[in-house]
Amino acid sequence: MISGNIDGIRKRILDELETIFEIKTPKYQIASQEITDLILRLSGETEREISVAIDRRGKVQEVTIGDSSSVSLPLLDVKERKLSGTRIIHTHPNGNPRLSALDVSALVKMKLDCIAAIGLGEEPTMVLGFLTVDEGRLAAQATQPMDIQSALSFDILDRITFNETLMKQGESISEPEERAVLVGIDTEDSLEELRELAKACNLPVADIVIQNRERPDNAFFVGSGKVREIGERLQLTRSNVVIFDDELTGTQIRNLEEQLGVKVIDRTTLILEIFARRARSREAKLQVELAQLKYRMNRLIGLGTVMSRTGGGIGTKGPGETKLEIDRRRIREKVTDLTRELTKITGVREVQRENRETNEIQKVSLVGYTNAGKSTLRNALYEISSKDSVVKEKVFEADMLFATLDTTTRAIALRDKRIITLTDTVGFVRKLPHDIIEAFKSTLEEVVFSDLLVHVIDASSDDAYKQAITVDSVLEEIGCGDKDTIIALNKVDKGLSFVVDDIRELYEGKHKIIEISAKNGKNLELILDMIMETLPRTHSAIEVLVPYSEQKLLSSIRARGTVIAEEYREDGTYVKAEVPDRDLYMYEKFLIGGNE
Ligand SMILES: Nc1nc2c(ncn2[C@@H]2O[C@H](COP(=O)(O)OP(=O)(O)OP(=O)(O)O)[C@@H](O)[C@H]2O)c(=O)[nH]1
Ligand SMILES: [Mg+2]
Repeated sequence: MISGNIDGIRKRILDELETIFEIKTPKYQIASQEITDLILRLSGETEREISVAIDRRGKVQEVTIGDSSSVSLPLLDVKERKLSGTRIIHTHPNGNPRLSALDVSALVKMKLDCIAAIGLGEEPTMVLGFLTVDEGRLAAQATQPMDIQSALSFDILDRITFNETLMKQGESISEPEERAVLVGIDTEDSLEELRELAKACNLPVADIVIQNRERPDNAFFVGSGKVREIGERLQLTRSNVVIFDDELTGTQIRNLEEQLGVKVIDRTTLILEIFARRARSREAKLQVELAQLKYRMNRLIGLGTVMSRTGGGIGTKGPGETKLEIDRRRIREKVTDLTRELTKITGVREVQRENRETNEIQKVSLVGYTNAGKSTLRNALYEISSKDSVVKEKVFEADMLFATLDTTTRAIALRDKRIITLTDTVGFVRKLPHDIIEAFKSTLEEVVFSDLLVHVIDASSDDAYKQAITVDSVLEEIGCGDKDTIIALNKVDKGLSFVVDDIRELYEGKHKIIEISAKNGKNLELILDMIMETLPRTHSAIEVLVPYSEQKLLSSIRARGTVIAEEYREDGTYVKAEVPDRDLYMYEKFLIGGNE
């Protein structure tokens, strides 16, 4: 049985392919001369990739025919610390014998004994790839292109036995980790940031390649000399991912993957991956997944090929999904489903927001560059404010309003007993693509509806000034440029950078500025007070004596305000509380002492 895409293949060719099952291969040879000649000829005639799987005794297990971009590989039983006992020889109708990213990942994922690729052409050449162990990790190893005769006389059994011994000795053998080479035509600054982004994805960066070029190359984004240089760096550093600083087209990704033989991703894919890992609320997760799908759909030709054989790794996983079937129709269905679910969730959020609004809970959002310390600050402020057990319950109650959907928002109490919400946002980065801003409307929406922003700046970083400007321009873009803002110069425990003076100058007279350390607690009480003073006052403290005949009023105080003290007296209930200003008229009759 011939597997794969046999549509439109003539019967004569299928019959010839069928004869391959009868041909024995010597154990030491990648494939017998006869099999090699046959697939070379038939692959040339059909212009399709042909792949033959052979077991260790030299018996053919499977013959597969595909298009140039897809050949399904046999399902193999992969055992730990052992190779699978299967070798695969296949053709590359495009003439390039080098192992593609697909080939390498097939080799690793299926623990193949050997994978051989033959580049078709007048003088066909072959590359052999083996799985070996390097510094305790599985690693792929490929030969230089050889002519067919040299390749067929290569004693692969010797190599396989050797590699398998290494594997058995190996202390801890794991899948090879991803390691990246970064490429950009922009400034080193931008690449430094890309390195940070990669780090946020637990992707170590082994090397950086910079190219000064005005206009990106259509086919490869960078010039052909650079492609070679990237290839060399990959080999030298044994890296297996290339990350481009700018957006690539599907064609560029495909071309680069073909040439370099490793996975190629771009900045946007990386940012989306980080967002996917960071998204906390159900809505944000869906938004990111949607953005990932859409971004991928437009670049299917490129990423699709890699993903058809492998799963896992950056750029191939949506949040909560291990394997995505890449097929335009499927994606489109998924996009529709997600959109529907999102609409539902947005509805629920609306209700929750209304709830909060009628309760007049004021909203504060923490914004700032990635790594500025927003999340640390939010947690620290939450800790401080929930120390007071009187307000703790109220905070908890308010928290429950949205905790189920969105863990980025917490309720906290100010010193004047006002309950407010504090929302953490995803860190901003440079070159945030526009469709991502769209995808992040769910997080940024909170910013738009906020009464006050706290712009957190890593004041110990020499990049702080540039980062602050980037954040400002994104805020401007979402129409929040004029919002009340407190500038929090964070990480002062690490010492201030020389750029802090410039930052002060930038905001002087415009915003309040405060130095804090979210980590060691410096000035945190102070920033809470600053928040308290800056937030427009909408509540007043009252003292009332509510007659027992008017107990209805008590429930309204409890529901819409914050009770500070309560006492049952002879002539009614004495209550000290914070209530929304617009409710004041209801309590006028019962005021005692007078309100502040
Ligand atoms: N020394 C020092 N480190 C801090 C301080 N605040 C935060 N950090 C550290 O800075 C790093 C980033 O902090 P996060 O709170 O995750 O930063 P973030 O702004 O939420 O980052 P994103 O979520 O990526 O946008 C962490 O390693 C924190 O421990 C501080 O006041 N002093
Ligand atoms: Mg954070």
